Amino acid sequence: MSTLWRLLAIGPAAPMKAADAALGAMEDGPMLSWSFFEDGGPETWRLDVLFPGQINVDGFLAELGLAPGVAEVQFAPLPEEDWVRLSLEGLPEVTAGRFVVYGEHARRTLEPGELGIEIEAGPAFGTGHHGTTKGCLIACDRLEREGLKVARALDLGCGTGALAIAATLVWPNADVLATDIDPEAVTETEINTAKNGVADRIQAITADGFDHPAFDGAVFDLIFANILAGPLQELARALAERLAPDGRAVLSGLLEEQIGAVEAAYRQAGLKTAHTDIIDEWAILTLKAG
Ligand SMILES: C[S@@+](CC[C@H](N)C(=O)[O-])C[C@H]1O[C@@H](n2cnc3c(N)ncnc32)[C@H](O)[C@@H]1O
Repeated sequence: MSTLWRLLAIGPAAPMKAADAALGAMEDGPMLSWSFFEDGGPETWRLDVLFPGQINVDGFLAELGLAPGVAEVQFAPLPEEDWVRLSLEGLPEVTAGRFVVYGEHARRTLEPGELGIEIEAGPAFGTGHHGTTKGCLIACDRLEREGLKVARALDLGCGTGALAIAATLVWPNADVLATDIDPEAVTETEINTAKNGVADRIQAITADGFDHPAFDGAVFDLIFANILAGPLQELARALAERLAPDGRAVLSGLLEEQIGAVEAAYRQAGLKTAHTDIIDEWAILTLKAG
């Protein structure tokens, strides 16, 4: 059972670095998802994280490069219903390339050329509002326009399933495998694929990285992996082995300053960067063989 925790930090830490710092300071289990809220200015922010263990607050500060006492940090369990309700309140639609991502409250008639993805904000990450999801959707749109052919796609760390759904919309013959380490995210993906009428095209499974029989002998023309920089580096070789020779991998969850380390891991695994997008300090790398 996962618990939602809230880190409230006041001090000279860059909020965007905090997800990675929290990951490093976790004592048990992986972080499953996170979201930021600025509370009264860039130096006061909340990080709501979903994970099954405890966090070491001094370790968190050290990961951020701050001495204990420099920043005020509170760490408390967060009532799940509050977080979900806050997330649901008045989220506007998001446009990313041809994709428009919206909740039921913002449903509207789509313009010609727009592709709608209906996602309700909830316990899983991926409403399109975060720069990483948005950037992956933009990359997906661009890859189809560039002529990439996709028969089989993978959305590793699918969260809400937004990227898996997007792939089925631009490649009408593609089948998609959507995986997440968090069973709750897999359930959310199943709900969203059904709501968007593509459940028969997307298989959603719980898996940690590539550790699942569904990957035996599997090769994908397109792989999305919007997870954090550390896990991306750890998965480099396994991911490269499952990418078709003319395929593309779209990686995100890394900050601009982490591009070098992630690219180095993937270069060693035989992939090079074909395109880099930066959205809100987050990097989105499109990789190909070479
Ligand atoms: C940033 S969210 C991305 C969600 C969605 N794909 C998007 O782009 O909005 C990262 C997701 O990866 C999952 N995740 C983290 N580590 C993972 C791993 N080792 N294997 C599979 N999923 C993982 C998390 O549970 C979370 O749902």
